[in-house]
Amino acid sequence: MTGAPLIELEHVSKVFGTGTGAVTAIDDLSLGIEAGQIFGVIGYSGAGKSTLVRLINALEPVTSGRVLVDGVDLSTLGERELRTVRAGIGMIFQQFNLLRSRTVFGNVAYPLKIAGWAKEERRRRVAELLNFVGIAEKAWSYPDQLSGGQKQRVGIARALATNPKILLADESTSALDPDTTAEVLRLLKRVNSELGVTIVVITHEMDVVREIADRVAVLDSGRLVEEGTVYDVFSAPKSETAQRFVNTVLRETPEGADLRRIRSRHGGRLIAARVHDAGRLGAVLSDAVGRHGVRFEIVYGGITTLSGRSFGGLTLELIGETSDVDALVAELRTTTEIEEIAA
Ligand SMILES: Nc1ncnc2c1ncn2[C@@H]1O[C@H](COP(=O)(O)OP(=O)(O)OP(=O)(O)O)[C@@H](O)[C@H]1O
Repeated sequence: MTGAPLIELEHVSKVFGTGTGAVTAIDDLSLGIEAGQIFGVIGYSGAGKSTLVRLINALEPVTSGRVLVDGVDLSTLGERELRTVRAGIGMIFQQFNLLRSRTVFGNVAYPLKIAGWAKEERRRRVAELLNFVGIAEKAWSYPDQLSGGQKQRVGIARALATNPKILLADESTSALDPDTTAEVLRLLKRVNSELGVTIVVITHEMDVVREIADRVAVLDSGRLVEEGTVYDVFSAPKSETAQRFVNTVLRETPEGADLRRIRSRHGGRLIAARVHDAGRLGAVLSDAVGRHGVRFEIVYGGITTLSGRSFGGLTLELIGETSDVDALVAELRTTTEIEEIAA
């Protein structure tokens, strides 16, 4: 166990407005983010993600509770000290927020200028950053001449300019196409592994969390509904919200029209098997099927990977003598989570 988390929220609430117009954006939320992690925060629109970001980088005060960054309670700090905390936290945004009137070089140099770096040091640092994010050849281009992915690379270089320990990425790939998203996520992984920056990734996309995060917190109406390793949360989601996110990448068991369509074509016994290790389920199935003389057909579902491990669900039609099918299901149950799909 490492020491205290780098970012810690203790029973944090944030209420905007008063009386009947009051909105609770964050509701009694406690969370710890360890140094060196890539931590995902996922939630639907209005869940409180952006508010959480603004509390962590001290742009908004909490209504109650405490936010600690590197062990320091932000509410105890004056404006001058808060500026120092903010300087240690880089931010990247969905709309990149680049200065259109400045070149790529000028955008990345900007925070260094504000921080009082000398001209020659600035030049050297910007060159180093542009090399790191792979956009050195665009140093003298203007933002409008860049693609979305290139703009976000500039945003990342700018956010890292003053060597922050923490990078907050607020929907940083939501404006990008899937290929460009993958590129930017790869870059963020390098920022984490090569520079040791702790990254908080705020998103409404399960794919982003799945691709990059070590741990994930699921927010719903300002409350933390689930938190854990990405594999644990998404391979066995407990909350309805987490389950809905899983369903965006994978449908495990058929419902509604899908179920009716399957039923109309498959008269045999239907079971859904939860997959945690595809290789093993395959081996168990083929072995058991051979011994019990039961045929099977995969009629629904899918398997994907999370943190390098497989997970998902398959709906199988089992065809054979009732007693043989019963014996096969009983045997499968000893190693696999099985759900009967009602006729
Ligand atoms: N400055 C504000 N004044 C009043 N209400 C606010 C303010 N900021 C946020 N809220 C409200 O707090 C709730 C959470 O908003 P927030 O923007 O944090 O959610 P979000 O998860 O980031 O959503 P989105 O992805 O749509 O930005 C919403 O109901 C929002 O209307």
